[in-house]
Amino acid sequence: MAQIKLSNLKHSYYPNPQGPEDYALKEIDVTWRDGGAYALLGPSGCGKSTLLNIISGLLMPSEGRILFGDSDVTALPPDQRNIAQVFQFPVIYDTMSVRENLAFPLKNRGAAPDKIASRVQEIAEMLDVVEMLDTRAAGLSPDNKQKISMGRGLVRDDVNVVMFDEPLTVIDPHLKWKLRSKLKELHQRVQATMIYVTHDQTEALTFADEVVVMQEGEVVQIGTPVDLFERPQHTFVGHFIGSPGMNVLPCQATGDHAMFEGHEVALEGPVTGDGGTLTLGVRPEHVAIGESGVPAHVTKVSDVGRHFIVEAMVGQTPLKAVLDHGAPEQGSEVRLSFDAAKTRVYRDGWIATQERGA
Ligand SMILES: Nc1ncnc2c1ncn2[C@@H]1O[C@H](COP(=O)(O)OP(=O)(O)OP(=O)(O)O)[C@@H](O)[C@H]1O
Repeated sequence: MAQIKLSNLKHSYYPNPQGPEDYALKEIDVTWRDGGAYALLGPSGCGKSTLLNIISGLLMPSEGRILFGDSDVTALPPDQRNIAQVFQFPVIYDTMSVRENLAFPLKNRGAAPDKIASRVQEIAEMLDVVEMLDTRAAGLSPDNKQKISMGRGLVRDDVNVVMFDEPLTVIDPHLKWKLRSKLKELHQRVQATMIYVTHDQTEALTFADEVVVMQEGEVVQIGTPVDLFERPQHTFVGHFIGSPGMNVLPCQATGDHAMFEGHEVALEGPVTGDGGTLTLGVRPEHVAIGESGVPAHVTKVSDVGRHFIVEAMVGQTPLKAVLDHGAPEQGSEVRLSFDAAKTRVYRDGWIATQERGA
C-alpha cells in the first residue's frame, strides 16, 4: 500500500488547448493517505473517469505527476503500477468456479498455494460468499458476480491502491445499501488505500473517510462527510450534497450581515474580499419557523417521513426549510430565521465569510 500524491495534474484531450474550457482536468493537487478510504464525487462529465484513468496509467496527463509513496509512476504503464480495479460491470471468468476466480490475481502473481487458499477463504468470508466457492461463476446473479469482482479486487494484499469505478451500478436497488455498508466494513478489515468513484452522494458519504468533490475538472472541496455538510466551501458542494441541497440566495453583504430580499440576516462572521457576485448559503436544516425573522409565504409542505420539507417564497426568491415538527399550513404567512453560525456568504461560488474565532 502507498500514499498517493497527484501533483499539479492537468489534462486536456485536445492537442493544443487554448483556455481552461479545453481542460477535462484543470489543476488537481491531492494527497491520499496510505490506507485511507476516499471517494471521488461529482456529476457526469466532471472528470472522474479521466482522473481514474490517469491514476491507473491508461491515460498520460498533459501536465503534472503521480507519485505512489516516493516513486514517480507518471510514465509507468498500468501493469507496472500494481493497482487493483473494480469496474461498473463484473469482470470475471464465467467458465471458472468462484474459488478459481478469487484465486486468479494471486495465482497470476505466483503466490504459494497455501497462501492462495487461506486468502481466498478470508475474502470469501468477508463477502459472505463461502457457500458459492465451488459454484461455476456463469450461473451467478449479476449482484453475486459483482461481489466476486470486488473480491478479486481485494484479494491481493500487496497492491498500491484499490479503485472502484461506480461499482454498484449493476446491483439491485434493494441490495445496494447492503453492499455499501459491506464495502465500508471491508475497508476497515483490509486496510488498503481505496478510491471509490461515484456520482451518488449516499455511496460516497457512506464509504469514504474523506470525499473529494469535483466540478468541471476542478476539486471544489476535500473533506469528511461532516465537513461537506457543515461548512461547504463552494455553493456547488452545498447544493450537490444534502437532500434537499443548501439554499443559495441572492444577497448583498457588509460586515457580518447580509441583506436578503430587503431583510438583514446575521452571518457566521465577517465577509472577506470584494467584487464578484454574492450569494447567501444556508442549509434547509438551519432554517427555522418562529415569531421573528424574514416574512415568507408557504407554497408547499411535504411530509417525507422523518421530517417535513417546507417550500416558501421570500419576496421573489424561493427557499426550503427542513422541520422535524410543527410544519405550517400550505398558503400561510410565516417568519423564517436562519441559524447565524451556519449562514454564510459566497463570492462567485466560493465561501467568503470567516468563521468567528477562526
Ligand atoms: N476521449 C475523450 N475525448 C475528448 N473529450 C473527452 C474524452 N473523454 C472524456 N472527455 C471529456 O472530458 C470531460 C470529463 O469527462 P469524464 O468522463 O472524465 O467525466 P466523468 O465525471 O467520469 O463523467 P461520467 O460519470 O459520465 O463518466 C467531459 O467534458 C468529457 O466530455
